Amino acid sequence: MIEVAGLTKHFGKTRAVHGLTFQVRPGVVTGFLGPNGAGKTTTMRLILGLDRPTSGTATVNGMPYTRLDAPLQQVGAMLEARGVHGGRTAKAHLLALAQSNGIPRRRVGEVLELTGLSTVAGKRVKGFSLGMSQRLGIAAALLGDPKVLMFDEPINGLDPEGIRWMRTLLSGFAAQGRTVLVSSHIMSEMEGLADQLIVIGRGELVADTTTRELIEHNARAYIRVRTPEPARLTAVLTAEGAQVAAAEGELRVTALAIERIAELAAREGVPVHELAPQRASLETAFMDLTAVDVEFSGARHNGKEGTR
Ligand SMILES: Nc1ncnc2c1ncn2[C@@H]1O[C@H](COP(=O)(O)OP(=O)(O)OP(=O)(O)O)[C@@H](O)[C@H]1O
Repeated sequence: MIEVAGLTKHFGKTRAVHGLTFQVRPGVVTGFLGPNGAGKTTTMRLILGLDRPTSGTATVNGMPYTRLDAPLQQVGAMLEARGVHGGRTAKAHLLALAQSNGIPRRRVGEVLELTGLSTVAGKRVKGFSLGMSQRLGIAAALLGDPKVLMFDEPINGLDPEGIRWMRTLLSGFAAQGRTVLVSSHIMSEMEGLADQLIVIGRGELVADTTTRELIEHNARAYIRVRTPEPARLTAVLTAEGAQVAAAEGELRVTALAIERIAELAAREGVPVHELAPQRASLETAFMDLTAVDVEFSGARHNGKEGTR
């Protein structure tokens, strides 16, 4: 369990994190979402005791990280995949970590196996691709077999196969009853991965809910209708109480069931070329939620994408 209460971190005039309160529970994957610069990394660093909060507290299993006995056996984290000394082999890196933390050597072989790195264990880390570095970061986090896992942008830069692998791995950890917190600034990554979501914007909590609820409550679904007679169909549907918006050569209909739209079109003899429910995506829900909270706009925002 991770608990954050009134957590605040200011860097000079920048309010990186402000009055943040949330809990991350075991047994589910919790997504930690926010646009670039929202304060996700800062929050994770505060939880790991790498920075001191301006005020408020962050605890892991009831204790501040810095007061945990054998912290690597309680919390595993990957904050910066590329932060490993490049001259070492993957195995040497993990062995050094294990040794300095009182973790048995045999664990190194186990985590290499678990992360699919066994065949490259003897290779120098500086030749690793981003995906391999991510795996190594995860291997290191798993060394102490901790109950709490925290990964900062673990999916960033992975190919589709790597993403699938990461999803399976993370949901497996949750199924084992571990606490799993995983950050991202790309919402679509979290769809199908995270059960629970903590969304922040400008260092403040925007939502703390299940993924399903976030989508249902924050993004509106609509029915897409394509017809060569949009004006006539709009009149028919609005007379039945539907709300109809015309956009990009289609009608977007809400407040009327799809079956009813089909029946009315048939009754009035209006041809319909397409009738399709559009599911509200997590992306839309997130954009709606954080629309006023995006710190960077235009060039600066884009410039930061994918730099990790
Ligand atoms: N050491 C620091 N000194 C000064 N400002 C900092 C420092 N670390 C973070 N910040 C600022 O705090 C804010 C939050 O940054 P943080 O890296 O935590 O966001 P993030 O949500 O992880 O973003 P990203 O997705 O871009 O990594 C930003 O405005 C950032 O510039």
